[in-house]
Amino acid sequence: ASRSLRGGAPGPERRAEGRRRMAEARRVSFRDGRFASRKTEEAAWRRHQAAAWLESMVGPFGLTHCPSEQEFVAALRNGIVLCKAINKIQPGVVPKVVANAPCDSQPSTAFQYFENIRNFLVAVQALKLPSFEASDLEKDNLDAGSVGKIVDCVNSLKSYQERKKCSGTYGPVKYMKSPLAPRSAIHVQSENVTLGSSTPQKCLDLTEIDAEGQSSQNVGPNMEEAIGKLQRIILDCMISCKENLNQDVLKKDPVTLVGTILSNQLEKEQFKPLLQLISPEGAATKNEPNQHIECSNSQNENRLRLLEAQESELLELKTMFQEVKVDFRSLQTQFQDDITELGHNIQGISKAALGYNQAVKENRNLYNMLQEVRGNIRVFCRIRPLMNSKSISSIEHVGNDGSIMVCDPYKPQTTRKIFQFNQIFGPTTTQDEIYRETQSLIRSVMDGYNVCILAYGQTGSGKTHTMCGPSGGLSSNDLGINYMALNDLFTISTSREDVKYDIRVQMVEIYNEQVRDLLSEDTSSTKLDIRSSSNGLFNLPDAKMCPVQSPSDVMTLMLLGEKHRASGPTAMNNRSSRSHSILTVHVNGKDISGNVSCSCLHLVDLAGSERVDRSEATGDRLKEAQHINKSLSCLGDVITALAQKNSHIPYRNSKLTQLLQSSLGGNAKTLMLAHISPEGESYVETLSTLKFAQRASTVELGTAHANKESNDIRELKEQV
Ligand SMILES: Nc1ncnc2c1ncn2[C@@H]1O[C@H](COP(=O)(O)OP(=O)(O)OP(=O)(O)O)[C@@H](O)[C@H]1O
Repeated sequence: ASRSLRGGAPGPERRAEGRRRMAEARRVSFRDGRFASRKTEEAAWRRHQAAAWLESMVGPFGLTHCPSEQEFVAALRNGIVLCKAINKIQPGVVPKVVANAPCDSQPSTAFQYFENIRNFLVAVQALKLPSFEASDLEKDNLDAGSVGKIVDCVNSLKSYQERKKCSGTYGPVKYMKSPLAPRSAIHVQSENVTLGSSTPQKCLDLTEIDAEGQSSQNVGPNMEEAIGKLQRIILDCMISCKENLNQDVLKKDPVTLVGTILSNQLEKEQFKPLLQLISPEGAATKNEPNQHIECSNSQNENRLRLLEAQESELLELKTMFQEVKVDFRSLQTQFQDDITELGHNIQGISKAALGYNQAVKENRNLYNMLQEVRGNIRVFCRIRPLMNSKSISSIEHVGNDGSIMVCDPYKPQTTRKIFQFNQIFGPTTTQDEIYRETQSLIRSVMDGYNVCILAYGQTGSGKTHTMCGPSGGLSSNDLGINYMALNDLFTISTSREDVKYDIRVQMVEIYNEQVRDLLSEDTSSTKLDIRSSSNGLFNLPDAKMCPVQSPSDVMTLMLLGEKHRASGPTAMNNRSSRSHSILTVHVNGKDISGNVSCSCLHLVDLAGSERVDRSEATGDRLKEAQHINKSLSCLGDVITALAQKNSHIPYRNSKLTQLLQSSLGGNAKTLMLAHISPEGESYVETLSTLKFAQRASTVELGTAHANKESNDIRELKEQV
């Protein structure tokens, strides 16, 4: 079958198909024909209505009951009927009407007729009614739908007049309810062209609705827009529905006709939102009470359902709220319990911490006592503040038990080193705090003990700062241990009235392995010899011994000594001490019983060890550095030998160790103040200082003895 359909001889299927197509074509042509004839009928009906109305207004003017388009136009072409009709509605709107002239008699009359038409059109436009063009009345334009426009104009005049009858006033045509309304004064001309020519049937006059409807004066712009939309939709619907209107309907009164169309169309879904907008209170549906009631019933049901749903949700929320409340209460209780427990724990910890601190303190005291009994060299360590803010500190931790942990910040992978000393002073420790810790030791000089305080450390680590003060002893502000010690000794001597003290001061330096007297006026010529005394110790008999009576005497001498001391700038320290300085305070006491005590206090500010590559020392500075390093190395040897309790202690290897022999190996109380620079760049030197100090702390000097002799023993000794 498909083959025969494609190319073979016409078969029965093909014939049936052809029949179907023909039937369809007939149906379409019938439908189109019906539609066209209905349009014609409707136009005729409207024309006849316009003619009848004109006749009722101006009286018979030679038209039949059902005039054709040509007849209708011919009767109106001179404009007399139109002008008379409009003058009836609005007297005097066309002031001068050229009348009683035979149709198309002369060209001049034709011109006057044209004046009639023109005046009529002006009047129509003034009333804001649909208009037409003067040329629409010409014979040649009859086929272009121009008759429809003339008919529309006449019918709108008719509606206008009827409205006037109803309301008693002639207002402008209400835009709101008329499909003609968009033809406002401004747009009337152009819309006549577009709407009137192409779709003349759209000019159905619905102004009746306006007469019945409420005033739209108060309607807002949104409402107006909505109504305009509604009108256009209704108009479209009406046009599409025309084909369903039978002849009987067409004969109905236009108001009834529009009412019928509207009531059919208003039921459609597409109007509902617009109707609601126009009449939110349901005015649009007031003619349909049942529907309204149904609608409000269903609305009520919906509301009820919503209310129920909300109620149940509310209940759920209430339950949830109660649950949360309970949870919250239990959490609160738990939280309070936790807090109480935490409080107990903190109390326990703080007690433990307090106990620990006390234990540490006791431990340190015991350790110090043990050191004293053993006669160990006590070691304090002082950390200078960071001088270069860009540097990283090598000090990792400082414990309050005298421990210190250091690490090379530039090689963090290397193991941390921990050292333990009698006391550690951080960078913020003041001179006073340092002195307070050394005070008891220094005071023991007044009881006949030999005391030695050694400031040790690399160059620039703060030895002179501690011993002489920030200005190196040249100013009376922020003084160092030297001055504070002597000041203290004077205080004690004046407070002990039963003992008479004689205090004398020596101040020497060891510069390039030569001992020089710092209190002599001519230091260059005073190279001192170290002599061994009868008790095997060394002393400096030729060094100037200056008696001091008051702290100001001491101050004067110290300033003199510091002035004479060798110092010079290096890359590590602007005012580097290039010598070891030894301030010796000799204290001789004699009480009223004749008992004597004889002791000395050595306050030693060692020159700093330095790496010449870092101190960039050359020439004299280099020679000084070599001597400094050599003597410090000798000191290290002595300390090591003492720590190892060797039978031979190499005191004689340097002037420094010779002079310090009684303090390092005798019965003196010795304190080493190890100074360190915290900069990471000085880590090697810091480590070396700490190791040296650690070794020194293991040196046992034996129990210190006071150098006191009773009067009897002294007399016996003198007799011997
Ligand atoms: N605790 C400190 N607080 C503030 N500044 C300090 C402190 N210790 C040292 N300084 C400063 O560091 C610099 C070097 O100090 P100082 O001259 O005392 O070092 P030093 O160990 O005596 O050096 P050198 O062995 O070369 O003589 C000085 O400018 C000094 O004022």
